[in-house]
Parts: sequence; C-alpha cells; structure tokens
Amino acid sequence: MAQKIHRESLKKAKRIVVKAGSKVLVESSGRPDKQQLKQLVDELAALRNGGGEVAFVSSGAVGAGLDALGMKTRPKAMPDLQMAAAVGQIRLMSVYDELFSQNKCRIGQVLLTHDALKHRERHLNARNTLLNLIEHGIVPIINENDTISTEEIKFGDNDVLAALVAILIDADALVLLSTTDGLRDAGNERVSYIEEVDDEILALVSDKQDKLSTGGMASKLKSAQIAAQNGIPVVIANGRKTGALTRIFEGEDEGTLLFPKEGNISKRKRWIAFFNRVEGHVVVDDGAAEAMIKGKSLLPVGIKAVEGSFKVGAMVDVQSREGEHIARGLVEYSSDEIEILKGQKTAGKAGEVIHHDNMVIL
Ligand SMILES: Nc1ncnc2c1ncn2[C@@H]1O[C@H](COP(=O)(O)OP(=O)(O)O)[C@@H](O)[C@H]1O
Ligand SMILES: N[C@@H](CCC(=O)OP(=O)(O)O)C(=O)O
Repeated sequence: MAQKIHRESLKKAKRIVVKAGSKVLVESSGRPDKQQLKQLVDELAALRNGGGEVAFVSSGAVGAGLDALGMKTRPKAMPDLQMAAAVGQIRLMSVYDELFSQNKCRIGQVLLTHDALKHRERHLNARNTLLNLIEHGIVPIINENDTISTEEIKFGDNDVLAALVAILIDADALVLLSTTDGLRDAGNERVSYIEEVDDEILALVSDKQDKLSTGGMASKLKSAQIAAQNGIPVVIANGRKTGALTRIFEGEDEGTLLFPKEGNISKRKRWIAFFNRVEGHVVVDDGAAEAMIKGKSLLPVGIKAVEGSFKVGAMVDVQSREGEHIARGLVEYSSDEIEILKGQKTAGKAGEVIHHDNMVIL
C-alpha cells in the first residue's frame, strides 16, 4: 500500500532531475543514437511543456568522442579521456539542440565539477544559474566538466552528480535512466520498491565494467541513497523503454522506486554532508560518540586517533574504535593540531574540534 501512495505522489512532482547513462544515449560504438535521443527528448520536452521544471544530466560525452575519434577501446590515460569528452560533448549538445528545438524547448549547457559544488560560493552560483534557467523555461543539460576534471575534483560518475544536482535545486524527484528496468533481484525479477539501500539490496549488484559506462548499479543505489537521505524520491528505470519516463510521473509502477523516510536535514547540513569530500578520519571513544549523537560538539578528550592530513575546515569522518561511522563534520583544527590535542581536557568552546552546528549524524 505504501508503494501505491508513494507512486501516486510522483504525479505531483514539479521540479525533476532526469539522468541518462551513456548506454541509454549512444550506440555500442559510442555514436549518438539519434532515434533513441529523439524518443527521450520528446518525453523530457513533454514534461517541460506540461509545466514541469526539468533538469537533464546527460552522460555519453566520452562515448560520443571515442566514436568520432575512431577509438575502439576506452583509453585509460586521463588526457585521452578528457580529449574524447571534449569532442563528444559538443556532438551530443548539437543533437540535443536540434531535438529540443523541434519540441519548442530551449536548452542550456552546464558543466560542473565536484569542486565547484564543494565551495559554498561556487555552490550557490551553480544553484542560482540552474534555478534561473529553469525559471525561464530553459532545460539545463548538465554533465561533469570532464575536460578539466581530475581524480581530486571528479564526482566519480554522473549518478552521484545527478543526486547532488537534485539536492542543489531542491528537486521533487530524481530519475536515473539506465539500460535495465530497474534493480533486479537474484531471480532477475524487477524490484519495484525499496525502503532503503541496505546490505541485502547491495548484495543484488553484480556490475561489470565496459567501454562506455562508469557508474553501474552500485553507483545508482549510492546516488539514490544520497537523494533519499535528503527527502527526494528516486526511480531507477529503463531509458530505452519508450514511455517509461512518462509513466513514472503518471504514478505507474515503472522501474525501482526508493522513497525517502521522514525527516529532512537542513540545507547547510546537506552541504556539509554531501557536497564536501571526506579528507580524513577521527576515531573517538564511546563517550564522545554518545555526546555527538545527543547533539554535543566533539571535544579533544574523546579523540583516540586522527588519520589523514587535512587543514582547518576540512570535512572528516568520525568513527568509533570499532570502525563504525558516527558522524561527519567540518573541523576547527588541522590534523597536526588534533594529533597534539587528542585526549586532552579543554575548557569551553576553545577546544571544540567539531562544533555541533558543523556536524551531521547520518
Ligand atoms: N542487481 C542488478 N540489477 C540491475 N542491473 C544490475 C544489477 N547489478 C548490476 N547491474 C548492471 O548495472 C547496469 C546499469 O549500469 P551502467 O551500465 O553503468 O548503466 P549507465 O550507463 O546507465 O550508468 C545494468 O546494465 C546491469 O548490467
Ligand atoms: N561525464 C561522463 C559521464 C560518465 C558517467 O557517469 O557515465 P554513465 O555511468 O554512463 O552515467 C561522460 O559524459 O561520458
């Protein structure tokens, strides 16, 4: 019954982020699949022209570039991948411009890096640009800025990028379009509805790397978990199935739905938890863990060890001595300073290593 209510609620979704993976958009050679692209763009445009606020995260740049450059296998070297992305992105965008125009829809290109969303000012600039485009009825077509992305600033893949964009613009729903009808169980049956991404669900994943895509089902579930933790329902569905996207927003049983549990965290705490990269770890004793869960700041006396090298303001993962995740937060001291302070009794605010306002218990 819960699923039916949640499916019904998707009919009211206005602001939606749709992500399409490479294999939804290009042929096995990497060539843009124009017939498939037309089918998808027609559905996206219909949602937009029907009053929806649509943001579209499109993979496929590397694939389209490999095809244009006659590269039969996916290069390993970052500069070659970046070259392929540079060539492929413009190929895709020219097809999108033609197809969206046929639907009387305007588009804009927004290329992001994780770094751009990590820094508060750039984070807000990206948010304002995306919202301005949407409010002017323009469909932003978003991809990672592959030509400048390095390991340090990459999202990892567009599934995570799509979840972060959904959080950034307060989307009502996120759809991850792939080449499968949704998550499949051990009997290869479509899983229609999941309440959370737990170990049992993750055990169903059997990803195989291939030339075109990088995400896999594991990254879709990670993306879905990030979005759901921020109150955003997620559907993983088949982007090559005509009408699948439309049926999702007609409340029909399409793909795999993950519906968020109650309780959203604040925008600032979202930014702390999801837009920052973990730069180190702090191991705390049971007393400190209990205090943090009760909403207290982390004091040096409860710190048993610090791992990694980081500066003031970095985001760190707080773990118990058994390695259990307790919280994430922005530190008031560098790793060197914490190494000196750990275990010491300090008085008042002076010694707070993570202030409770800069801490998220997930
Ligand atoms: N339990 C599962 N259910 C469905 N698909 C799965 C599962 N485990 C692994 N996969 C793989 O995940 C793939 C989708 O991820 P991927 O190939 O990266 O697509 P995309 O290009 O959309 O990111 C499916 O085609 C399938 O091969
Ligand atoms: N920025 C890359 C996206 C890589 C990626 O996440 O691809 P996929 O796993 O197919 O969604 C590209 O456009 O090729």
